[in-house]
Amino acid sequence: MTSVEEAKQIILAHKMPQHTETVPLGESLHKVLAQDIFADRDAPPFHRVTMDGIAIRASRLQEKKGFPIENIQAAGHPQLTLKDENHCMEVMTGAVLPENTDCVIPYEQLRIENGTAYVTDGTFTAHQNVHMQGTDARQGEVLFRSGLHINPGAVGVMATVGVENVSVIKAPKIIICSTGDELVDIDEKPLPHQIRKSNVYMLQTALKEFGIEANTIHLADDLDILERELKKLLDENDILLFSGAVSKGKYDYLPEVLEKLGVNKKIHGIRQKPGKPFLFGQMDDRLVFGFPGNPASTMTCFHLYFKPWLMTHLGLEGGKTTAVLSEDVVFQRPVTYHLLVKVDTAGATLTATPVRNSGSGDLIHLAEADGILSLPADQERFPKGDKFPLTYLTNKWLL
Ligand SMILES: Nc1nc2c(c(=O)[nH]1)N[C@H]1C(S)=C(S)[C@@H](COP(=O)(O)OP(=O)(O)OC[C@H]3O[C@@H](n4cnc5c(N)ncnc54)[C@H](O)[C@@H]3O)O[C@H]1N2
Ligand code: MOO
Ligand SMILES: [Mg+2]
Repeated sequence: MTSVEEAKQIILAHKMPQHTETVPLGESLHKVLAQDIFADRDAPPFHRVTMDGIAIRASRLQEKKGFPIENIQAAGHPQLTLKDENHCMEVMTGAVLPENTDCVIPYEQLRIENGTAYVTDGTFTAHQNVHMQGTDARQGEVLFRSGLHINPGAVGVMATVGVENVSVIKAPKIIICSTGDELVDIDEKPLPHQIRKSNVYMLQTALKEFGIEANTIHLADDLDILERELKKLLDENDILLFSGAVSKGKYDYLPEVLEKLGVNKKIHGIRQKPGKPFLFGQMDDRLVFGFPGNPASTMTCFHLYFKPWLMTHLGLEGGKTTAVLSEDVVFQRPVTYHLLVKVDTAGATLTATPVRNSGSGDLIHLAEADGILSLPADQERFPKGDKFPLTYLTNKWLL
């Protein structure tokens, strides 16, 4: 059996060709940028008024407090010019600062009488309440480099510089396969001996955090059907993610069928709990991840083995992190123990509290966990206060 560290290395060594694609900006969230983004104009593109009030020449305030109102400069209108510097112009937030003015006084610090604005309190200097042109970026400046993980803020920036379509790293084509005759879909009413499938939905949504839409398929516990379907799936996809059918059961046909179809089994069995029967195989540029069917095993193996592979493939930085145990843990088997934990981020170091559960088949309590703390195989006692590697169950590490 393979150790956790060996397994990670074997999987990461399997590189796949990386391609790019162009998508509409609105569909780029969570994808990885494959082009540099430049400022098409200064940001802001003009001296922008930041408060509703009047614009004046600040130096005039030393001599006078009353300024006759010449005109109104509204947002979305071409720049006006203040004809007399002893006057003022009413201005609205978002408007271009009028020519011959350099400062804005908010209405709250003014009294307006008979068309003249009087400054009632405060001192004002040039550029006050003005977002000066080019403060945030200069035309032609690189705003983002290729490789950025696109978040909503980045989408906003690209919109402001007119990027309608954006080049991103093309995600591999992934199919998620559930197996097992005991499984029915979520819209069905299970018979007493059946359960609804949940793993495929967990995997599908976990992939959405990377902007990846994966299809799902259900395969019956039947050798011929499995062989026929798998052949097609291997032809049509880059990555096959399986949940179930990799252990020792009479109907756990997956390892046998994969072998028959020419998939090279690189890993089958890892010295860990949960997820012992995990399988990893390769055929040309296609990879197969066989996650053991128990829900905690599927999730653990996805986050520990598939996610780092995907992030490396996409060129994303993985945030390796650690957390301190909040209580003593004992685990007396010579395998890595992946403990489901709730992570407390309040202190200077992250703290991990074990989530009580009844084992790797316990889906209900799995939902309470937000991380996996990996306790090493060569230890049996894990004292409170000791630090261990933490894997997040969300994409928090990217934030
Ligand atoms: N004799 C042995 N038996 C088992 C061993 C072993 O080493 N020797 N390993 C155990 C471990 S550890 C695990 S984990 C499971 C893994 O089993 P499989 O990967 O073969 O998965 P299945 O047999 O198909 O199902 C196991 C369990 O998971 C449920 N399941 C499967 N798919 C889904 C899904 N999409 N949604 C929800 N639940 C799912 C399934 O109903 C079973 O209860 O094997 C142990 N046995
Ligand atoms: O290791 Mo299994 O994955 O215990 O449930
Ligand atoms: Mg089984």
